[in-house]
Amino acid sequence: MNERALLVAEGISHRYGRGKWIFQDLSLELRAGEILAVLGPNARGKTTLVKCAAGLQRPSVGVITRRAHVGYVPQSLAAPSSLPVLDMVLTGRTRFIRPYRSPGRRDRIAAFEALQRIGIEAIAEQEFRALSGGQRQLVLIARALATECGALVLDEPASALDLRNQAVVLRVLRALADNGMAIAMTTHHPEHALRIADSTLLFAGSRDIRHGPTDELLTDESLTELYDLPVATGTILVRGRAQPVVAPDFGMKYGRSRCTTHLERSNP
Ligand SMILES: Nc1ncnc2c1ncn2[C@@H]1O[C@H](COP(=O)(O)OP(=O)(O)OP(=O)(O)O)[C@@H](O)[C@H]1O
Repeated sequence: MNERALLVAEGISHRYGRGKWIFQDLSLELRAGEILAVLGPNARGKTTLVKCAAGLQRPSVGVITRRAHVGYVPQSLAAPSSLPVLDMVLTGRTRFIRPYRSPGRRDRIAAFEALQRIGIEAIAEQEFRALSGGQRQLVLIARALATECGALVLDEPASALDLRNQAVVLRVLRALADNGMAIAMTTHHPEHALRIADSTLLFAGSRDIRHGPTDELLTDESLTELYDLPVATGTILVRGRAQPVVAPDFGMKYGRSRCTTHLERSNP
């Protein structure tokens, strides 16, 4: 076991009840400073895996060792709370608050700083359940940050976010990892994985789960096979800065002929 490994899965398999195996015999280490992206088609087991990693679900077989407090960001909440946003984020401080005590000044500061980090302190007083889906997603990320976790597990953290907030969240996650946090996130955006993830776990099938450096694993061939759809990857210059692009062929003609941008193939 690597000494920087904060989350270690050894030979884990899972199935619900006596149903089919979702994944089998998976071993993985997530190290301090590393971002792991978990990619795959719908219903392959990504959420199940991150719930196991966060300790919310016990794998049917195998062991997960956590060497740090693990923060968890769900896709959404089934029963959204009527609490104000700041109080919602304060629930992330529970592990620092003694039984029957109220959150203290330090907890309030930590919760407010978590909101600031995500850039949503302006909605601190609003009722959580009255927020939009994207705003709720940002609050759930802030709540996880308020836990002062050493490892963070996020389930599709950018699925409801506009482009600007996707950038905010990706930048925050990369900065947290650069400061030593271990991060795992599921995503349906391969380009998000290419931007920030050091390594990727591809759920091709229950017995075919591939793990490797993101830029080696996410190729035209592997994504085309994974999604059963032609996919091309490349880089594009936006204001002189190279950005990864992942272009699926949706099988429809693109009506307007606007292809004026030079696309540099990253996988020639
Ligand atoms: N509580 C449960 N009981 C029984 N089956 C479940 C349960 N939760 C998930 N499943 C099944 O496990 C499989 C994997 O589900 P999971 O949510 O982990 O997939 P996913 O890859 O995260 O999907 P998506 O990309 O659509 O979010 C699916 O077939 C799902 O129906």
